Amino acid sequence: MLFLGMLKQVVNGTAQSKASSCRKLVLPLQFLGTSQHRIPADANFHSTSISEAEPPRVLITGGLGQLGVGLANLLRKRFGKDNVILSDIRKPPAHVFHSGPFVYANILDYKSLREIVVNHRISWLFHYSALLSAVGEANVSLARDVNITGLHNVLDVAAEYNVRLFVPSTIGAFGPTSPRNPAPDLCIQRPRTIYGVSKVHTELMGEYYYYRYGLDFRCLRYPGIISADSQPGGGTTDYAVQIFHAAAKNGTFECNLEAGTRLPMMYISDCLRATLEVMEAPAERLSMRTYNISAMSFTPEELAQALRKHAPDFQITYCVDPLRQAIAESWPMILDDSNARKDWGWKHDFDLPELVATMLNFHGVSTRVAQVN
Ligand SMILES: NC(=O)C1=CN([C@@H]2O[C@H](COP(=O)(O)OP(=O)(O)OC[C@H]3O[C@@H](n4cnc5c(N)ncnc54)[C@H](O)[C@@H]3O)[C@@H](O)[C@H]2O)C=CC1
Ligand SMILES: CC(=O)[C@H](N)C(=O)O
Repeated sequence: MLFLGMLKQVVNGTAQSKASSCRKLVLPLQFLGTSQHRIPADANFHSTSISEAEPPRVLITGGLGQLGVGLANLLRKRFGKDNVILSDIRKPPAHVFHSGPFVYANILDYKSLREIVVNHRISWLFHYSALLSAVGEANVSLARDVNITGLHNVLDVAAEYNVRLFVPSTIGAFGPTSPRNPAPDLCIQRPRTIYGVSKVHTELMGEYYYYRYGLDFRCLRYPGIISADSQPGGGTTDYAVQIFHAAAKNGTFECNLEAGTRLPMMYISDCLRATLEVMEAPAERLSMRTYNISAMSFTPEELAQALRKHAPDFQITYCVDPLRQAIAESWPMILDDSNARKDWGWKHDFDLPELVATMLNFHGVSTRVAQVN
């Protein structure tokens, strides 16, 4: 009966305020159903108290992908170079290795994750390791390991050591039965990729750990992210990055999605700023653990048209990849991010024209905006 009563509190969200003032027990710990090495009975008791004035000690997992190095740069500017540790299982290029602390961290190795968190006194963790939508379908079993088992390790370490945890979700967490135009924060989510399934699992597990253990879990559903100085890692939205490289190199691009495929997209600096802003947001401003964020939505044809305003000779052709096309058609065309805007003041800076000008400028394309009659 006691258990049922407490469970009702958790389900209704009424245990939340108690959890924040007294983190120890939301539910009796013997009701834990997680695996053997996870969340010892003294979960959250290992942490030393870190004064609010002290900058966080940050770990980024999967930091050598498209987004991690940019995030490290942003966080190092804010919190100091030595307070931000980049990690991955890949070997860092020299310029990354010399730009600040880097460690090897395989998220499938629970013990070594704990060691890193303890030895470096980590208080914030940005968990970026993942296999993205297209590569995930090419290797489902590895995607399951990295995106689900790896997540479990990260959640448990974060809960045990009282670490504030950010894990990105994605437009890929929606599926063909979700509303597509726009997709709200809360709706049916039945994705058909292992990537999407693992990200719905992430959202739910993070929220569960928040209510169950008081874990400070924060999550944003990123659109497709467009970056100039880093390559995408094997997703469905990769074309929107590759098109700029192609425009700079030879003025033509073969697109693997159909001309009219509309997807939500965002420039990387907006994405990383949103990530920092939601991590810094006072807890009382967050009414949810997972928020949509949005900036722009376009089709390949619209992107090509925007490019042609600067490079009139640019040409796009289409050779559709059926796997990526099917994935794209199951994703939202537009995200509704009104809750992020209302709760913690999210606002994007880059729309399509600014994105195109910035990307072409980075790639050194001599651009000229076409004269409009
Ligand atoms: N780039 C995008 O457009 C979007 C990204 N996201 C999310 O943002 C996060 C970062 O994305 P990207 O940088 O684009 O991904 P990415 O695919 O470029 O990089 C992922 C990194 O994870 C690492 N990794 C793989 N297995 C690992 C393991 N066992 N242990 C530690 N690291 C491992 C890889 O070496 C790689 O450097 C991911 O969680 C992704 O789902 C969400 C939506 C859009
Ligand atoms: C939108 C994403 O999550 C990623 N870029 C992908 O296309 O898989």
